[in-house]
Amino acid sequence: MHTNAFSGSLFIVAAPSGAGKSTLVNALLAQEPGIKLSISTTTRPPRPGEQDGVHYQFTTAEDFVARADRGEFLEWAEVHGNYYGTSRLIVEQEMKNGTDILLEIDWQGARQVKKLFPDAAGIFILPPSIAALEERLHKRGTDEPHIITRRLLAAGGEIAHAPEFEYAIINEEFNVALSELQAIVKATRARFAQQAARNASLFAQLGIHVLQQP
Ligand SMILES: Nc1nc2c(ncn2[C@@H]2O[C@H](COP(=O)(O)OP(=O)(O)O)[C@@H](O)[C@H]2O)c(=O)[nH]1
Ligand SMILES: Nc1ncnc2c1ncn2[C@@H]1O[C@H](COP(=O)(O)OP(=O)(O)O)[C@@H](O)[C@H]1O
Repeated sequence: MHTNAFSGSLFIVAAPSGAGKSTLVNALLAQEPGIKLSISTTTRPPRPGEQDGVHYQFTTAEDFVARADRGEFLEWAEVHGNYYGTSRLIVEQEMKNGTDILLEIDWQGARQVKKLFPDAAGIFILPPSIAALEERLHKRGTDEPHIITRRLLAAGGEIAHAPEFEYAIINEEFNVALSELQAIVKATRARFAQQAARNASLFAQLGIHVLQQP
């Protein structure tokens, strides 16, 4: 599927709340201009400083459900009591244009995407401990205590899905975790370049004769 209808690579980054996925992804994107972050739609209320259309497309539950019913989401899930979904149109268009796309989504969404795009590279970010997660959520200071508690209670169940992903990164030292993420991106691109090279049409473009199997 990857080399036929779609030519961009797809990266999925998942993690329990507070593991550092947004910080890692933002640092990655600052250095890798060839990757676009898919902006999800959510019914979660904006945090202070979050902008509509930048961090998320914020909407109501009624609108979200109507859009889900119309098939507008590539995947969607309920996470921590809110709906989150990925725009089908934007992801498919960007990938057809050859752009690499990164989805910051939960394990439920990752499962749905892997069914559609088995070649997608799934990366799970782990905190060094639950205590570190708790400390990071408090230090981030974006959520009320009861919201933090809910997210911490969900963390164990989310981490249990880490083995479903191709890669796991323990985000203890930020710069170490970032270089691991960059290495995964490079390796995935090289893997897809190899798949493209196996595609006879590319050989034809290069003027190289490929022996066809009888
Ligand atoms: N399935 C799915 N999950 C999403 C999507 N967007 C965000 N999420 C996940 O929803 C969870 C909560 O995200 P958020 O409210 O921003 O909190 P944060 O993880 O603490 O930054 C995280 O696991 C996100 O990865 C989406 O489009 N689809
Ligand atoms: N390696 C790290 N060590 C210490 N703090 C970190 C590390 N990585 C991220 N953080 C901090 O932890 C908090 C949660 O990170 P964030 O990226 O918002 O997590 P997520 O998107 O997974 O919910 C932020 O305040 C961030 O600056």
